[in-house]
Amino acid sequence: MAQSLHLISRSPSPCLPSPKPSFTTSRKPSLSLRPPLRRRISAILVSHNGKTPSAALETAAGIDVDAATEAEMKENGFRSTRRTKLVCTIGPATCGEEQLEALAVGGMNVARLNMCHGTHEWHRSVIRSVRRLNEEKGFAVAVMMDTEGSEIHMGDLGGAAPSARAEDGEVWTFSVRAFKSPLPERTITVNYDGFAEDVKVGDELLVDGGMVRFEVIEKIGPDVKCLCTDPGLILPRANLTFWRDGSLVRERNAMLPTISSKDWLDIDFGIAEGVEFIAISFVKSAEIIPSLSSLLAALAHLFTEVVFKGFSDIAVVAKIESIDSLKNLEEIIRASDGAMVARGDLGAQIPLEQVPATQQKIVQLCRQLNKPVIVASQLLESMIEYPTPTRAEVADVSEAVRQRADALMLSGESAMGQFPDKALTVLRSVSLRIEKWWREEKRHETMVLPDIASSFSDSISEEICNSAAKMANNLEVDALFVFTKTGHMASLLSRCRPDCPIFAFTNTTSMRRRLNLQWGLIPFRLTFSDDMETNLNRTFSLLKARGMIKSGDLIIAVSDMLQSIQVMNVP
Ligand SMILES: Nc1ncnc2c1ncn2[C@@H]1O[C@H](COP(=O)(O)OP(=O)(O)OP(=O)(O)O)[C@@H](O)[C@H]1O
Ligand SMILES: CC(=O)C(=O)O
Ligand SMILES: [K+]
Ligand SMILES: [Mg+2]
Repeated sequence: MAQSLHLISRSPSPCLPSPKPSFTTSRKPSLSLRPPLRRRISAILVSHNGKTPSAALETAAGIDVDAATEAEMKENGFRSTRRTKLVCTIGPATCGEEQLEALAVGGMNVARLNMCHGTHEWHRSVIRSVRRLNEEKGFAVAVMMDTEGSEIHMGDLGGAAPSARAEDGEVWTFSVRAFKSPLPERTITVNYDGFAEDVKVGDELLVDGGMVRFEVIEKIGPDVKCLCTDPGLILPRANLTFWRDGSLVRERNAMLPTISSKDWLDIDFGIAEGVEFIAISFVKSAEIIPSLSSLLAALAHLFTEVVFKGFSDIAVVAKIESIDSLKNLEEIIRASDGAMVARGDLGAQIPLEQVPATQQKIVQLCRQLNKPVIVASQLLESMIEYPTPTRAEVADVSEAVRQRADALMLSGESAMGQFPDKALTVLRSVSLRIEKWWREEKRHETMVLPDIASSFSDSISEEICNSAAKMANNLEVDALFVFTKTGHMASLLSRCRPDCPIFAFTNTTSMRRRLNLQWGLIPFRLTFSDDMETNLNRTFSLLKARGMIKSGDLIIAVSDMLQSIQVMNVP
């Protein structure tokens, strides 16, 4: 019944850069078709809950599948599982354990914490609640920490007021002075000392990319008097940009460090709390990323030695939101583990009409370079206040899904909106609908995926995944199975955006959660046996017992360990 194709690699050429953490052994190239063995030795599917392997083994009696995914699979049918991943920003509206659980049940794959807001204690309590829910309720929600960055922004508004309203014609003072709370009336503090020197009378000052607009009318020492020209709501710590003669003034921003001293403290905190992703705000160029990544890798190594086995590196996500990043886009994406189209600030730094094309370009480039990409900000902005989205918002969400971004993100909608669960439901149902429509109508664009491998072994993996995805579409298989230690082959399959879902079995807790950001991947944790047949059979019986697959389903299995492709019916 089963057919397998094994591509056995030779050792990588010494002059090529060493591959990513690799599974290659030195063997002669050969191509063989062999019938499957049906032995059953125990491969153990274990929980993703972050326990040590020995603790995890105790919970290995069954298969720990993400409870929310399992429910979605049963509700929508196997082939219709949602492919687009969902990220929710956690804030006052969703920081309680009950609210977090509701989001996890509703399909949140990644919880984002914005370090612009809240204290470490607050963030720690959210992270621990997410971990506890994962452990107790069987979710696999990853945590993403998002740095503040050092672009110019306002301080807190002081006092109890969560926001303030600026009216047309009012004069407000923007100041770098430190005030005692509450602030004097119509006063806003600014986070960088050179502010009063840098602005000129006549400059236009935009709060949050234009939600409120001022004109600079007078400078008095550290205070800058501004006339409100476009009234609106001012939220604490909102970003500020200033424009002169129609251009963004950026001299000072270019000198600000991408990772400020506060960000480093936050990153230390994120590492200590074991977050899966660190998103770096206002990345300008690629240089900063490798130094951060190597620090994270070194720390991961240390953790592996002293804390527990199976801790993998923290992934670095570059937020594309600064005008400078667009000049260095490809290098930045290459250097990172993923990217975010942070349309909020991006739209304050480039003309708004350029944002859609820029989004499309970033999404495409990320897919070509095999990096997960998140489309973020204002997807359902009106749902902060209303229980239903505007039609235009639904169209925007649809477009991001159609572009086949890996993930969509909620910001204020989930952090401080009135309808976080409803907003998540909209993302989920629109994603499902568009994905289905596109599959049924076979509307997928054929994107040319360039070779990205940097070693012979990686080339083999890439060829295997490209072929497996193509075979899966042509044979209309029910699922792709990938057994992957580094996650690399899972991401290569995801990159092909095949028609069927991808079951990704990996052997560490953190890698499993990390895979949860990638399009179409349904990650499981499995303690691998060296024997593929064992892994397959064990997986089949456990998934069958959970009703997630059934006898006769056609699957294609690939593996990093054997570099093989097998086509088979579930026995
Ligand atoms: N941890 C938090 N505590 C309090 N309010 C929060 C928190 N996280 C988010 N918010 C609220 O939700 C709004 C939207 O969140 P979002 O993460 O998009 O932040 P932002 O401040 O707009 O900036 P950016 O996303 O560019 O860092 C914020 O402006 C803030 O009012
Ligand atoms: C998400 C974010 O940082 C932005 O849109 O600006
Ligand atoms: K941020
Ligand atoms: Mg931003």
